[in-house]
Amino acid sequence: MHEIIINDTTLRDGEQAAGVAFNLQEKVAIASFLDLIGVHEIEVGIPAMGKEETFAIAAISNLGLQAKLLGWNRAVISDIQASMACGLERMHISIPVSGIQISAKFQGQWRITLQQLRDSISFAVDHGLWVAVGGEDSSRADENFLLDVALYAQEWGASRFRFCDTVGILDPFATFARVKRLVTALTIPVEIHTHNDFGLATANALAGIRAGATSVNTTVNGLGERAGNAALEEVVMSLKRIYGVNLGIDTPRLLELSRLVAAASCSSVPPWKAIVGENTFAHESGIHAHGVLQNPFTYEPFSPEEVGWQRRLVVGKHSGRHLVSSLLEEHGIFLNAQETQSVLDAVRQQSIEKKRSLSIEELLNLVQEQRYYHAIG
Ligand SMILES: CC(=O)SCCNC(=O)CCNC(=O)[C@H](O)C(C)(C)COP(=O)(O)OP(=O)(O)OC[C@H]1O[C@@H](n2cnc3c(N)ncnc32)[C@H](O)[C@@H]1OP(=O)(O)O
Ligand SMILES: O=C(O)CCC(=O)C(=O)O
Repeated sequence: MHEIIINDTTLRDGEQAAGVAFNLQEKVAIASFLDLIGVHEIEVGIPAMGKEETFAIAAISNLGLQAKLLGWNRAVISDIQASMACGLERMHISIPVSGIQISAKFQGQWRITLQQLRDSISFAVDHGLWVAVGGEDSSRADENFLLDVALYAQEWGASRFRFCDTVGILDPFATFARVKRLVTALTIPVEIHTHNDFGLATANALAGIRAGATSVNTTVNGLGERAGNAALEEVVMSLKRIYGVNLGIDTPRLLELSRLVAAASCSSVPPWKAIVGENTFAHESGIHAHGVLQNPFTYEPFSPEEVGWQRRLVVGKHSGRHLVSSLLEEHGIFLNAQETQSVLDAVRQQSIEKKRSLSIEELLNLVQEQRYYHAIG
């Protein structure tokens, strides 16, 4: 597959998630960590927001990171000036391209929309800046109009065009077709930006890449507007493990990064969240645990260490004798089949009462209780 650039937007679209507000230290820490693990580009925020944001973006810009930094701007010259004042040299300029957006924001005056885009690209290019253009709501735009906007952006000096599934309404097949059309018609690279309103953000991001997009927007933990964006950890690991594309990202540190962003966004990651959820390498069910005890790849797509986890085998309502015996044997306890079954019965009962799996201490206590019960029984 072709080379792929990860352009992470945790600090822009991620932070747009309702209720999320990073402070200066958090923005700097997240940018530094993204850079440390090898993320290629970072969309650092929206300088037009004013003082606090520009202060944080300028601080990131002064860190001298390896990652390329982009400021997000409307097609408004004062937005671009604000980005320049932060020391940014790469501008992302966004313009609505669907009828519904142009009606709401530009009273349907698409010529004025295009004029504003042209003026802002020219302004940035004339100031020696690298420019990318984002077609906001590309997925609901008239396809011919979208193509025209992208071609104009290219002609006016943009170096990349972003296809945005702003409200997450495409499936991977439609994403592939739409992105392919742009990739075929443009000489500049295409970037894919997806949302998770139907739970398809990562699948659609991969479909865009399969169609030829060479750059992809991600956010850590899939943080972002409404149901969020394509998750960095999911896109990186899918590319690595499904497509064999190694992006040079230090994947064993993805978990640390996830925890950093979860803390800064005051939002917990669901246990079943792909790659970074705490259950991703936990096995409780009897048949699974039995398989994993023989060979972990029976029920794991790759090793937990590859993304910073360690495998966990836990007993609970769905466990079987093999797991119970194995855990007890690690603690020097060897039971016969009948004793193991009675411990397992007690595990099931206690797990239902506690509505969770049991800790190893709780399992050992159950063995003690069972032995006592048998002794007096
Ligand atoms: C799909 C996306 O995620 S787009 C990014 C969305 N992110 C954000 O909105 C977060 C940061 N935003 C902000 O801090 C503020 O909205 C600001 C600073 C950008 C603008 O603030 P305000 O001047 O108070 O305007 P407000 O947010 O109420 O309205 C947006 C204005 O931008 C205009 N606008 C929206 N998109 C664009 C665009 N791509 N290009 C040019 N103008 C645009 C709207 O038409 C409206 O213009 P008006 O003030 O002339 O009516
Ligand atoms: O960059 C753009 O044009 C808009 C990006 C975005 O956040 C979106 O469309 O959801």
